[in-house]
Amino acid sequence: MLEAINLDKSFADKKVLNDLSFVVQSGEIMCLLGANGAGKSTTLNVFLNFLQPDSGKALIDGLDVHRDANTKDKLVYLPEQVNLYQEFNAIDNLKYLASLSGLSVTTEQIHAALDETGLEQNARQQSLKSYSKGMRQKVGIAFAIIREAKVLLLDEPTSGLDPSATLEFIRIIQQLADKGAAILMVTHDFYCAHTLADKIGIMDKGTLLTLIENKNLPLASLEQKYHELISGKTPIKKVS
Ligand SMILES: Nc1ncnc2c1ncn2[C@@H]1O[C@H](COP(=O)(O)OP(=O)(O)OP(=O)(O)O)[C@@H](O)[C@H]1O
Repeated sequence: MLEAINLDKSFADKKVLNDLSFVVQSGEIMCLLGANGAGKSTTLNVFLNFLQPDSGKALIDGLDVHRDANTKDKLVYLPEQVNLYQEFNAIDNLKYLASLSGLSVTTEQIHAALDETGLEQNARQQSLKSYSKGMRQKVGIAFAIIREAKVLLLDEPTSGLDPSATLEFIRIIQQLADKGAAILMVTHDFYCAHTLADKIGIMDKGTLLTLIENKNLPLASLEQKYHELISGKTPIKKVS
């Protein structure tokens, strides 16, 4: 479980998080939408303990990420570009990442995790230099599976993915949530947010303007609500 409680953060005199509160339960997926500069990545950075909030708390399973080092063992973060070690293949990358986390994993366990992500067998021995964004992401997600991450933080995971890769990504992330992970995803991708999220937060200038329970909400209504909230304008309708 992931919880933001009244988070405030300013850089110089610019407020970038303003009394931000939300909860992502185990098994739940929350997406954060918002314009560039709204404070979405800053929110992730606070949970990653890269940034200290000025006030408020960021909790993982009830523990304050800025006070309890154990919280970092519970989460896996996938940045927009999952780079890892370019010269290593997928298996060696995962062995190395696991060893850095103090985990001992067998090659069979690594293959089992990669099977869940759908990374093709014949790619697994190739160095990551030859991988597409979607393939790198699968290696990152396999690490989350190996680590049995309770919390997954994702920053714009579908930017640059083709539609089939996006669908496959959605399938894998849904599986991780079904197994009990709490997932917080920053995205500009309405389709992905609409398809995956249990709830969608729309942020602007550090404030969570609304939190939408994404049950039976048509995609067009989500887009319309976003544009109304962010720009005060309704999207242009197609002329048929
Ligand atoms: N380390 C920093 N020092 C100063 N200002 C920062 C720092 N990090 C972020 N900011 C500012 O905080 C604001 C929020 O940035 P943030 O990256 O969280 O936005 P975002 O919603 O993730 O945007 P995008 O969609 O473009 O990724 C921006 O105005 C940004 O310039």
